[in-house]
Amino acid sequence: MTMQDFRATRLMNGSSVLVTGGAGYIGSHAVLALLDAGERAVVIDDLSTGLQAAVPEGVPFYRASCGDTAMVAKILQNHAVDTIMHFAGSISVAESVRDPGKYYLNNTVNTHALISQAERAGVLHFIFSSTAAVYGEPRTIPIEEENATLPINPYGRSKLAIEWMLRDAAASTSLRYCALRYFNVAGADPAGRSGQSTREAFHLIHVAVQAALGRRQGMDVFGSDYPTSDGSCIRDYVHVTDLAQAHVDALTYLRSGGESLTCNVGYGRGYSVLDVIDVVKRVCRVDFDVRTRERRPGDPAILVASNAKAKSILRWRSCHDHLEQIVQHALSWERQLKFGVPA
Ligand SMILES: NC(=O)c1ccc[n+]([C@@H]2O[C@H](COP(=O)([O-])OP(=O)(O)OC[C@H]3O[C@@H](n4cnc5c(N)ncnc54)[C@H](O)[C@@H]3O)[C@@H](O)[C@H]2O)c1
Ligand SMILES: O=c1ccn([C@@H]2O[C@H](COP(=O)(O)OP(=O)(O)O[C@H]3O[C@H](CO)[C@@H](O)[C@H](O)[C@H]3O)[C@@H](O)[C@H]2O)c(=O)[nH]1
Repeated sequence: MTMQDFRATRLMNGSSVLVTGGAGYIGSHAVLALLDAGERAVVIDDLSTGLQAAVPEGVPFYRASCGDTAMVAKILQNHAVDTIMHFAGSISVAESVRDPGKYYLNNTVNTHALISQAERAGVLHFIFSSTAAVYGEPRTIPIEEENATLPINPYGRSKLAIEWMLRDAAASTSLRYCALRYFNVAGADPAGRSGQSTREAFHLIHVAVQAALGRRQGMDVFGSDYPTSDGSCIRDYVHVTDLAQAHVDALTYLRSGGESLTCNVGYGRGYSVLDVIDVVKRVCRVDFDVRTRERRPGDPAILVASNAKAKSILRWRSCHDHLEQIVQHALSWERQLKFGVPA
């Protein structure tokens, strides 16, 4: 059978989407979005930060690294995978400054292994979790995809290297990809099926909601001297369910023959750290201590997306573009966690 016949058979017989990191925060929401859209999903996750309980019942799950070539080859073959959605990776800007080698190994090197297996197996599409961190300190806001990519931390560099690998792989094979550059992801599934469950999660909205629930003694604000109206950093917070939908949209786009694409996913509106804390206090109806600290190494001052490309090319439509709603969903999820895991 030629590679072309093999691909045609795969599409006819009903193909699966391999979700790496599908036991993690965003990956688990993407699995739900795929199932809601009638797709078949299969998950590989090493559970370094994810939880197996986050993978819906009935979805095949493999506990392994996405850099485990033998395991990946077996999954691609056995599940007739036509598309890989690649979420697995290490995600903390601050940790990447302290331990850059971890980021180049777990993000760049392991993804190299994954792309190689995808090419060998004739996988058609690759949808990659890239990041606003590839832009570094942007010169213009909102950030368009054509802005310079000059990351200021190892995390951003480890992800930009993957974008380059994908671009070169697509130029030399028939693999087509979408690199989705997410801005700051927050919130939880509105139906309460998933949410942020990683014990050590450090993201602003998650931390503020925990402070509101008394699960931590107040919280720190990193930096008060940024060139912003109140001195704290500005970010574009996107609801995890809208982000998951962007992956389904990217899948539809690639399956209908769309060209490889690099695209921001954010709402195009920025909130400062202090704005976010105010909203959390208001939604949770509680006050808590907020301490001003030094800047956190590796943090750019302002990251706000232009989302024109996602809207026009992927036909992405947001349904949860309200900071209050994002916080409310994060709060509902956090409330029902027992000892940091879903009850
Ligand atoms: N959370 C954000 O705001 C944000 C923003 C931009 C980009 N991203 C990217 O989105 C992706 C998902 O992030 P998240 O917030 O869901 O983080 P997460 O830590 O909740 O999820 C990552 C998942 O990948 C798994 N994993 C890590 N290394 C692995 C490996 N080598 N092999 C197999 N599984 C592995 C973890 O166990 C976890 O389940 C990451 O690639 C991250 O860089 C996240
Ligand atoms: O307890 C906290 C936590 C965060 N912050 C600040 O809040 C902002 C947002 O921080 P955080 O929620 O940690 O996200 P980022 O560092 O912006 O990074 C997230 O968003 C990036 C895209 O913008 C992704 O690439 C990363 O994976 C993801 O962790 C930053 O200014 C932080 O300094 C605080 O002041 N106190």
